[in-house]
Amino acid sequence: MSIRTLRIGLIPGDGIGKEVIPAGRRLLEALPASLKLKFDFVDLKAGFESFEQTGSALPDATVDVLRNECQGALFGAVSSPTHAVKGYSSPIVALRKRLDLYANVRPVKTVLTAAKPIDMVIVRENTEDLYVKQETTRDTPEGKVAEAIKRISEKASFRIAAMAGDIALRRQKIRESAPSIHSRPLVTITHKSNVLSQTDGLFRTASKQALSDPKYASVAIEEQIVDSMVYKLFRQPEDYDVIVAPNLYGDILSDGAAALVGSLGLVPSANVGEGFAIGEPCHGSAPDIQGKNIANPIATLRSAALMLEFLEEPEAAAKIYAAVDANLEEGKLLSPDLGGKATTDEVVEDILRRL
Ligand SMILES: NC(=O)C1=CN([C@@H]2O[C@H](COP(=O)(O)OP(=O)(O)OC[C@H]3O[C@@H](n4cnc5c(N)ncnc54)[C@H](O)[C@@H]3O)[C@@H](O)[C@H]2O)C=CC1
Ligand SMILES: O=C(O)CCCC(=O)C(=O)O
Repeated sequence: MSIRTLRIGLIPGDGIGKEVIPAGRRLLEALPASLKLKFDFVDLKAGFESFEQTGSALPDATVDVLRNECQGALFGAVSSPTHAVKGYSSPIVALRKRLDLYANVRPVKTVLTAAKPIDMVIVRENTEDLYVKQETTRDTPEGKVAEAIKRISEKASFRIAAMAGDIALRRQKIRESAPSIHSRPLVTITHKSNVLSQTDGLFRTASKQALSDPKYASVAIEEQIVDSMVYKLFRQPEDYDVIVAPNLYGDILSDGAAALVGSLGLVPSANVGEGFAIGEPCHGSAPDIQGKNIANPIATLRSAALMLEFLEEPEAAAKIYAAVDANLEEGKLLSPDLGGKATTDEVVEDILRRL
């Protein structure tokens, strides 16, 4: 078998992104030669520091290199300000749209890190909803009024639900040869169409239509209104297998689910389009812990594995998941968010040893 070389963009961004992305690079470089996989890395800029230095939070060069040269990328996190800054707009939100990375896949799983076993995947639509960021503010006799467009299209809703169905089938196949807490594949469609009957209503009907395809006949389909979804998710997280949600609800649900498994520092994601995937930890730039070498690198390491899964390298991905799980199961070298004392570097080294 010949060696496959993957060109991977590395975009640390800001804050702890600069600490966890080098860990992701080290991990990929340490994969065993028997996998016949090589990596060619290219360093790329994005984020608030890039904005301050170059005037652009997402330089065109970053998008061009990703689009024209790379098969995948690892993205750390960016420090987007919570107040409006003229000329600044979230680069990760823009990147997802510019590369049409229409799915944000977020597996949330316990390995002895929570009271209840949890094994779910949140499949979040990644290009529209309120994230189209078409906001306006106008003056009225009663004062300022701000409005934002929530765009939901049939096409994007249909394809994200189909992705959720495909993931449910893939997980079912994996379960045939491994123990699981789930007895059958299940997709839960999340929305608020009791109030937003047009936008979330369209998400609901398009999702149901996509999942009515006979190829998903073995998958149970249910729906859940997003507020009670949070309630049930927190009370019975073990019931959920695959959750499909519009962009904003998916973002919020996945941070909540991260709390259930013990830390945001554990939860990975992949931004997935046709033949391209960006691995990205679910967490942000964590300014409260940046520069201390205590950020949990596991979300990023798992994101690298998830990227490899979507680049058709399941064997390499499985090796990474197993090494991470072994680190968590032993529980000796854990970062402070999991109650341990290990530094980022110590956790990374322990996981590399186990590869
Ligand atoms: N994809 C991205 O680039 C994202 C960027 N952000 C940005 O991050 C900045 C900070 O946002 P926050 O709301 O504070 O969310 P955050 O996710 O950065 O941090 C929330 C809490 O989780 C902790 N945490 C996060 N990642 C961790 C890790 N790997 N190990 C240990 N602890 C970890 C932090 O210390 C903090 O207490 C903001 O500027 C926001 O815009 C937020 C979410 C996603
Ligand atoms: O801070 C930013 O620039 C983006 C944060 C958005 C976010 O949490 C997500 O979409 O995953």
